Parts: sequence; structure tokens; C-alpha cells
Amino acid sequence: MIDLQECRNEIDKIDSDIIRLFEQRMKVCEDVAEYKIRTGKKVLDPERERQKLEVLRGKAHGEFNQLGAQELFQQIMAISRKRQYQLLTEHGIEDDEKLEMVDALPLKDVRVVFQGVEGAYSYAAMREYFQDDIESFHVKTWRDAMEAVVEGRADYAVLPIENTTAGIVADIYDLLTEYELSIVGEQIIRPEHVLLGLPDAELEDIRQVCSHPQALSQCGKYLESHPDWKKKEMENTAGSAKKIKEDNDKTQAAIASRQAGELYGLKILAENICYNGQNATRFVIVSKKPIYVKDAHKISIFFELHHESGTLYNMLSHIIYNGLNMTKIESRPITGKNWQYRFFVDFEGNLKDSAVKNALRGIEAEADRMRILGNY
Ligand SMILES: O=C(O)C(=O)C[C@]1(C(=O)O)C=C[C@@H](O)C=C1
Repeated sequence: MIDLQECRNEIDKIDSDIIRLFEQRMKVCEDVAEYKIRTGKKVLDPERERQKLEVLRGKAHGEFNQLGAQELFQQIMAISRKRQYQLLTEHGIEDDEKLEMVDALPLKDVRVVFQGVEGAYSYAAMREYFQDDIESFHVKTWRDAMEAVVEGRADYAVLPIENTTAGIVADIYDLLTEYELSIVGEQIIRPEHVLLGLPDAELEDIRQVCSHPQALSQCGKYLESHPDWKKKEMENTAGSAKKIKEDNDKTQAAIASRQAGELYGLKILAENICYNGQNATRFVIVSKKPIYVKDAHKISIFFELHHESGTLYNMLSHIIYNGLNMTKIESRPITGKNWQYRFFVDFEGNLKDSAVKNALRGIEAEADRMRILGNY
């Protein structure tokens, strides 16, 4: 009869040996790091890792143990790399400073652009974020807002990036990768959608509802209870309120804010029409200046990976291993590369933190492409 305690004693002895050998190996890896710091050679050497895994696999017996040995040494080498990145940071080997730290965002005499018209939620977010008197103007599309910042006609743009009911605003994610702008701030607002009609309209008159697709989606449940209403997508919510006013047709209604209703002299036909009482939209503030404020606490990045087992896991391990808290992950298709994806990750931290530096160094070195979208 096998004795469990005896087995456990033996396992304990073997594990102690593994720890001793692991630490011995890590010591050698630190020497390797020193060599690499001196020579500027890259930490990651994929060819060396491939050869090692092949040899070590061959040393194990049976398919199960071969796979196990490969997995084990993949992890050991990943840990070795993480230690080396740490040593690079400790030796003050700085990656190129991608963003410059500032005490506070420049807010004097700035111009801010938003998409939509006055009364739009972007306008409300802008008013909330920029407390001071700022000059603002609006444009027709999100791309126009990006262009205005790139061309220097605006210092900042306010863009909706996600909503707690309808999810991400995919176009904004894609535009953020297309334009080299930095996210320097964020503002959350709680849109309170209402159904607006002409002053003499009643709910029974309505045949068509127009609004931005996000607002139509956030009020999806309410609209399902009026299946005969036609839905018309518009570029923004406030614009749809404006259209009701201009068309002067009492069979039309718009989903927009209370403020938009007041602005265009419309009547509230229904309120509380978003089934999610917690409905909130997050806006990002983007700037052409590659800056971040010194007390910034959230980092947004994106990276691209090649299709290989474990690549995403490996990227995320840099965040986990450095004790950072990931708050969001999204993926978007990469145009021109079918079935390949770009990952967007948010995590807590400041670019000056060593843990953040180590994680970003690792991700940048091991992803096909990585960019910091902002620290705010
Ligand atoms: O041999 C190296 O160049 C090392 O840095 C050591 C090591 C390892 O731990 O074995 C770690 C990272 C490299 O990608 C390859 C191998």
C-alpha cells in the first residue's frame, strides 16, 4: 500500500531541489542581462528559445511529459525575460520616452472640438471636463474632430469611447490607431435619454424615431415595445432633435437629451426610456501633444500579435507578473489581415512606476506592434 505522507515527503524534497536549481538558473540569467545591458542585445531571442524547447522536449519521455517539459520551460524562460526587463529598468536603461510628464494639462486659451451639435452628449462631456471658459466648435464626424486636432485647429477633441449598455464605440477605437494622438483625460457622463416630439405631438402620432445608433441601441428595449415605429439612424442625438424641429412633422420623434429638447423647443413624450438605469458613457479627451499629467492613474495601450498559441496569454502575463490591475480588454479586426486582431488593454498605473515600465518594456519587445494610447 502506497503511503501518502511518504510520497509528499519525496515531492517536498524534489521541489526544494527545483527551487535551488531555479534560483541558480535565475542567477545566470542575471549575468546574461548584464551582458545584454552592456552590448545592447535584445532580451528576447526567439531562435534560442525555439532550439532550447526542442532539445528539452526531446529529453523528456512520453508525449505527456514532452508537452509538460515544453510548457514548463516556456514559463521559466518567460520569467527569465521578465527579470531581465526589470534589471534593464533598474539600470536606468530607459525606453524612448514616448510621453512627456506635465504637472497639469494646458487649459489656458485652448480650443476644443466635439462631434455633433450643441446639446449633444459630447458637448455635455466637454462642459463637464473643461470647467474653465474654453472656446469650442463642433464638426460633423469623429474623423473631422481627429483631423481638427492633427491640423492644430483644436487643442483637444472629446470623443465617446464606450457605453455601459451598448458597449464600445468601435469607430473611435479604430480612429485612435489611425491617428497619432494621445488620450490625456476621460469624462464619464450619465446620458438621460428622452423621447422628443413637436410641441403638439402625442405618443400616438409617432411613426418614426431617429437618433444616433448608440442611443437607439441603449433604448432598444423601449423601442421593442413600439414595433411599428420606423427607426432612422442619424449622426448624433442632438442633430436628430434638430431634424424634428426642422421637418415640423408630428409623426417624427427623436431620442436625445433633455437639454437638446429644450434647445430646439421640443416636448418630452416619454422619459426613462433606457432600460439600464446605470447607463453611462465614457468620453476620452485627446491631444496632439504626447503628454500625461503627473498623477495620471490609467494607461491605455494597443498591441498586435502573430497567430501562435499562447501569444495573448504571454502579453497579459507582463501585466499580471508586475502586479498591475487590468481594467479592460477589447479586440478589433486589423483591416487587410483577415481574422487577425488588435488588442486594446487598459490597466491602472502611471508611466513613472517601475512596474509599469517593466510591463510595457516586455509587451513592446514581445508584441509585433505596441503603442501607448495615453496615461490619464
Ligand atoms: O540566452 C539568452 O539570451 C537569455 O536571455 C536566456 C533565456 C533563457 O532563460 O534561457 C531568456 C531569454 C531569451 O529569449 C533566451 C533564453
